[in-house]
Amino acid sequence: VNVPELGVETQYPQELADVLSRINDWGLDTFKVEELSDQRPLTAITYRIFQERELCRIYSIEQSTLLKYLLTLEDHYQQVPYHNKAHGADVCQSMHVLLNASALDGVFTELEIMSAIFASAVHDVDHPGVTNQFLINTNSDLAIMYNDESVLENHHLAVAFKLLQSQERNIFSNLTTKQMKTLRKMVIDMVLATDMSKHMQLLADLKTMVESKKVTGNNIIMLETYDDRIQVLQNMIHCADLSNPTKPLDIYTRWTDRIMEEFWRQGDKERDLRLEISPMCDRRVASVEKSQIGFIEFIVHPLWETWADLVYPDANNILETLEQNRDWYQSHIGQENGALSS
Ligand SMILES: COc1ccc(-c2ccn(CCC(=O)N3CCOCC3)n2)cc1OC1CCCC1
Ligand SMILES: [Mg+2]
Ligand SMILES: [Zn+2]
Repeated sequence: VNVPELGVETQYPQELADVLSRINDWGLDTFKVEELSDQRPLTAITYRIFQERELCRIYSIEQSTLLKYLLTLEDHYQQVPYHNKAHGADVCQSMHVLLNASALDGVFTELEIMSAIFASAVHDVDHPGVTNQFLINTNSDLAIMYNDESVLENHHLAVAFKLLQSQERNIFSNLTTKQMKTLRKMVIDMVLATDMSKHMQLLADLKTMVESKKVTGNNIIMLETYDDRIQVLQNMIHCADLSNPTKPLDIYTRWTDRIMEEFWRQGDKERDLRLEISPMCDRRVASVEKSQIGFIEFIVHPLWETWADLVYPDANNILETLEQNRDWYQSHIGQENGALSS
C-alpha cells in the first residue's frame, strides 16, 4: 500500500515539509502544521517522529497500519477549543524534544521512548473540553464509570487502547508479549500523571531526585529502578503538557486564547446549570493576563525550574523564555481583550 510521503494528503507539500523539518526544535509551529496538513497535525507530527526515530523499522510497524491508527486516533479528539488534536500533536512533539536532552543521552530504551511518544499522542484523546471536577459535579457517565478518580485520564487511556484492538490499526502487533506488557504499564503510568491533581506529588518526587542526582562521567543521569525511570518520564509528559508558557510568545498567546475559550464555555455551562462558576471560567470577569501570571508563578515555573536542574544545562533556554513570557504578561495586565485597564 503506498502511503503519502508526509503521512497526510496536502495541497502544500513543500511548505508542510519545511515546517516539519523543525520537528526537533522547541519552537515548531503546531498551528502551521494544522493549517498545512488539512487539519491533520497529530498524524503529520507523530508520523514524522516515528520516522525520525526509526520506530517502524525497530518494531516492524507497517507504515499503513501506523497511519490508520494515527488518523483514527486523531478523529477521536473532539472539536473543543484547546484539548483538541492540535494540543495532542503539540505535547507529542514537545515530548520528542525533551527526550533528546543530552543529560538523557542513552538513558531510555527504544521501548521506553516509543511508549513516551505514544502516551503523549494519545494523552487527551476524546477530551470533552471540561475538567474532571465539572464531570464529577454534574454526575456524568464518565465520573460514574471511573468513580471520580482521574476520570478524564482513565478515559483517554481506555479509548487509546481500544483503538488498537482492530488488527488493521494494531501498531504493536509485532511486539513480544513482554514488550507489550511493559509498554502498556508505562503508557498508563504516564497518562495518569497528566492529571493536575498529581502535580504536587510529582514535583516533590522530582525535587528529591534532583537533590540526590547521580550522573556518569559525562553528566548523564543514572536511573537504576523502574520507579526512577517512570518518575522521570511522568514528569517529562507533565512538563510537555504544561509547556505552552515556555514556547515562543506568539505561539504561547494563541494557546492562551484557546484554553480561555474552553474555560469560558465550561463557565457558560455552569451558569446555565445554576452551578457555581469555576475559577477563571467566567468570561464576564476575565483577567487573562493575571491568570497566566499566577499559573506560571505557582505551577509552571516551579516545575520547569526543577526540570531544568535535573537536565542542566539542557533546558536553560526554555526556562529563560518562560521568564521572559511571564514578564510580558506582567507588563500587559489589563491591556488586551478590551478589559478596562485598572
Ligand atoms: C496556556 O494556558 C494554559 C495551558 C495549560 C493549562 C493546564 C493546567 C493544567 N493542565 C493539565 C491538564 C489539567 O489537569 N487540566 C486542564 C486545565 O484545567 C485544569 C485541569 N493544563 C492551563 C492554562 O491556563 C489556565 C487558564 C488560566 C491559568 C491556568
Ligand atoms: Mg489531560
Ligand atoms: Zn493535555
